[in-house]
Amino acid sequence: MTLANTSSSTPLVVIEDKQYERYDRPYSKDLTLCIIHDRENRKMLLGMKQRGLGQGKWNGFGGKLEPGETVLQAAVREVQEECGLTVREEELVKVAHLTFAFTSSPTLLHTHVLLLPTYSPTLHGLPKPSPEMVPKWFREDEIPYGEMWTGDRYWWPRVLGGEKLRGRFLFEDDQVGIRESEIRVVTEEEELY
Ligand SMILES: Nc1[nH]c(=O)nc2c1ncn2[C@H]1C[C@H](O)[C@@H](COP(=O)(O)OP(=O)(O)OP(=O)(O)O)O1
Repeated sequence: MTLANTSSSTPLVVIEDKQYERYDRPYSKDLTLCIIHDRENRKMLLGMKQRGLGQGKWNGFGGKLEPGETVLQAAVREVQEECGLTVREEELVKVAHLTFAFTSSPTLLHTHVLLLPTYSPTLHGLPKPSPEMVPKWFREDEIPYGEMWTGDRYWWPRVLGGEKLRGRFLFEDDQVGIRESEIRVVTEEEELY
């Protein structure tokens, strides 16, 4: 095992066995997570989660797939429901497939991360709060990693920088500590999801 090269004080343990989905769990769920980027103005839209797992953290917009839904359909629906923006499937770029597990939870969370690279108020509308999320714009250099999921500081900047990633995180049950994790760049031939 090696420690990732990161400026954060929390060391990220990188496992080099290259098995990305080896957390055996009896259940799994598919989720979307959409990052809204206003590239021209160097701003990101984040939402403060109001309820459920991740309450009190800033995050992108997303949630569980409904039965019969594709990842892109779910992403479009969740963005609309959570922050009121209207995005189209064709605009969303698949940027990461991350699996999250918790030490004592039987469920593996397959999170499909998508990026809207060029937000425009004319095309997508203005963000508005929902019962689930209160949206707020942040400058690219002021993303509040200290108030987000602990692992986000390791992969969020990389997807903003244009990398396509596959990774996995095993969280402690306190949902803060990371027991182990791994992130790698997806090769050009590889299907992200
Ligand atoms: N940015 C992020 N970083 C991270 O490490 N884990 C995340 C994450 N976003 C979501 N997760 C994981 C942890 C969390 O337990 C789980 C639930 O995600 P969501 O908040 O998107 O789903 P919800 O349970 O609110 O779904 P819906 O009720 O369908 O909206 O996914």
